[in-house]
Order: sequence, then structure tokens, then C-alpha cells
Amino acid sequence: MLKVGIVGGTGYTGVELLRLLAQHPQAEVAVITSRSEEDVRVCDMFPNLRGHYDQLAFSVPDAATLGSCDVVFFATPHGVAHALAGELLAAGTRVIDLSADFRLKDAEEWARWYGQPHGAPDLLPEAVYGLPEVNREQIKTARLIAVPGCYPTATQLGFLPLLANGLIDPSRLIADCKSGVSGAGRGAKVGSLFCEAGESMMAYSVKGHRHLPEISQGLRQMAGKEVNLTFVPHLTPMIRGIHATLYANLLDTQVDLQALYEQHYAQEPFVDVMPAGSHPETRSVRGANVCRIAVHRPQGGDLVVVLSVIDNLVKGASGQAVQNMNILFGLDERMGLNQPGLLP
Ligand SMILES: NC(=O)C1=CN([C@@H]2O[C@H](COP(=O)(O)OP(=O)(O)OC[C@H]3O[C@@H](n4cnc5c(N)ncnc54)[C@H](OP(=O)(O)O)[C@@H]3O)[C@@H](O)[C@H]2O)C=CC1
Ligand SMILES: CC(=O)N[C@@H](CCC(=O)OP(=O)(O)O)C(=O)O
Repeated sequence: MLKVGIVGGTGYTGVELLRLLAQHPQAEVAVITSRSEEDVRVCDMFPNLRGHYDQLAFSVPDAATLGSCDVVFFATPHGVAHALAGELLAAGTRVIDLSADFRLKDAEEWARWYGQPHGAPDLLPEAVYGLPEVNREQIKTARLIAVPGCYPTATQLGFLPLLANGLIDPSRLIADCKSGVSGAGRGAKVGSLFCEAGESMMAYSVKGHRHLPEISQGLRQMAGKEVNLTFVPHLTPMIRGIHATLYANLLDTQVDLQALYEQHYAQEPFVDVMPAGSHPETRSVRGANVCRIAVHRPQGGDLVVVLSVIDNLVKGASGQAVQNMNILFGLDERMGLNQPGLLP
């Protein structure tokens, strides 16, 4: 049984980790931290967890306690894992970070996008980007895993078969992405209020979003060359979900795109290529660790449109984190992650 610690247990990704791990046969949450809810029982704070974790209470983050765990998940704002990861790794604890602290390979680029100096540049060389569909082998032997962001997961999985096979022009890629409001976290913000976001939709960060360098880094690795991506995120009035509509120009218009996607993802337990002509819905992946993808050629010309949907809190965060844990500890990758999506 793996002894698990979670830093940031009162946030949306933290409680999603708790929900998923409650059904995991090989993992037991031993430590869960919160600075604001010390000594409160998890099941008293989150009624959906009543009957689970009845003896588990929040404690303030402490490296010595966390260092007694086999693996610690960071479900915290950027910068927190920088401060603690080194000490935990030295104690022999594996670290799976859901924040962006170790996603970018270049510390200076990270500092530019995140507005603060990188707090642990010495750890960057060993950090593995935890997108199993690309880096499964490296994940198996990692000590420190950077779980991809939500927009980056949907976008990279959508473009992967095309870029890996050199089938699209990498100099003109477009990702038009929509997110549910839980993507902004549980902290109080005016933009997340029901009256602001509940019945409205808006694009944001068109000039540049911090996921742009992360997605570009991943797409560059797939293509083996420079890429040029236009990425426009939108906030939409749903609680969970990412819908990515991806556009690119085909270099080869003879290829059977449906067969390409089906073959590329045939062995992937958490990528579902939909039948030709499909329009995947975010509600079909709600609560599930799945990315559903459909590929279209609208006018039969050289434009390809890929539709990719995930639950931002599951395949876009906590589910993918548990998937990484399973791979890292040699468990069945699907363990604890077999939930279907919720309809309606
Ligand atoms: N929401 C999403 O869809 C996704 C989020 N992520 C990333 O995952 C991370 C967590 O996101 P999310 O769950 O939405 O965030 P929330 O704002 O909902 O929760 C943040 C958690 O971190 C704790 N925390 C805050 N500051 C500190 C600190 N200095 N030290 C220790 N703990 C702290 C908070 O608890 P307390 O204040 O009580 O200590 C809280 O439990 C973020 O980096 C986010 O960008 C990644 C993919 C998707
Ligand atoms: C709707 C919303 O605000 N989304 C967040 C991204 C989601 C997230 O948490 O970002 P990471 O995956 O990098 O951690 C944003 O735009 O900053």
C-alpha cells in the first residue's frame, strides 16, 4: 500500500485527488495539508467524502511529516512545490506536482511567464513532464513529475498524431480553447462569481497566456522542430471541462486521418478516438480520466480541425496525476481510474 501525502487538500484539484484515491486499492492518503483548516476532518469539510477518510484531518504543511510518505502530490499555487520538493526528494519521497512549477524546462522562461524567479532551477533537469501518451518510459523512473496543465493536455493530445507524423504545417497552428470555471481554482475571485461567469462567455489572455510556452514546448518535442501556435483561452459557463478546437494545414491531403488517430491511440487507455464525424461533448468526460478526440476535414481541403475534450480536474489535473503515480510505482495504469463520464 502506497502512503500518499497531498499538499493543498482544500482546493479543487486536492479534493478531486481525494475522490479518486478513495477508490484506489493500492494507495492510502496518510497526510493532507491545509493552512486554513488545521485539525478539521476531511469528511466534515467535504460531504461527498463522508464514509471515506473518517479519521483523516488536515494538518499544516510540514516537510518532515510529508517526507514519511512514498509519494506527495502538490495541488497548490505556483511556487509552493519549488520550496518543498528538494527536501522531499532528499528524504526519498517521490513528488508529483500539479502546478506549473516544473513544467517549463527553461527557468528564465518560467520566471518571465510566472512573474517571479524560479525557486528550484537545480531540480529542472530531472523533472519529467507527466504526459503519459508521450513520456511514459521516462515517467517510470522519475523522482519528480510535472503534471501537464489542463489546456496543454487537451491541446497536445489533439495535435500529437499529426505532428508526430509530420502531417501538418507546424508554423501555423491554432488552439481555440474553452474552460469551465473550476479551472480558476477555489479561491475567491470576482471573475469566478456566478453573476460574472455563470451566464457569460469571454476570451482572455489573447496577448499571451502562461500555457502558451508549455504547449509550444510539448508540440516542439513532438514535431522535432520549431512550432508557431496561436492559443486563445475562453472562460465558459460550465463548472468542469475543457473543449479545444484545433486548426492546422495538412501537408499531405491523401492520408486517412480517422485511421491515423485510431492507430496512434489504439493502445492508450485514456484517449478515446470518436467515430468519424463526431462532436465530443465535455459532459461525456465529466469526472472521467479520459480525453475524447474527433478529427474532421470540413471541406475536404487541406484544413484539419481536431476536437479534443477533457475534464480539467481529472485528465487535466488529478486523474492524470494518479495515472502518473500508477506508472511510477509499476501499478496497472488504470488502477482507481475506471470511472465513466457523468451524463447528464
Ligand atoms: N483547477 C484546475 O482545473 C487545474 C489546476 N491546476 C493547478 O493545480 C494547482 C491547484 O489548483 P486548484 O486546486 O485549482 O487550486 P485552489 O486554489 O482550488 O487550491 C489551492 C490549494 O493550495 C493550498 N495553498 C495555497 N497556498 C499555499 C501555500 N503557500 N502553501 C501550502 N498550501 C497552499 C490551499 O489551501 P490552504 O490555503 O488552506 O493551505 C488550497 O488547498 C494550481 O497550481 C493550478 O494551477 C492544474 C490543472 C487544472
Ligand atoms: C479558467 C482558468 O482560469 N484557467 C486557468 C488555467 C487552469 C490552471 O489551473 O492552470 P494550470 O493547469 O497551469 O495549473 C488559467 O487560465 O490560468
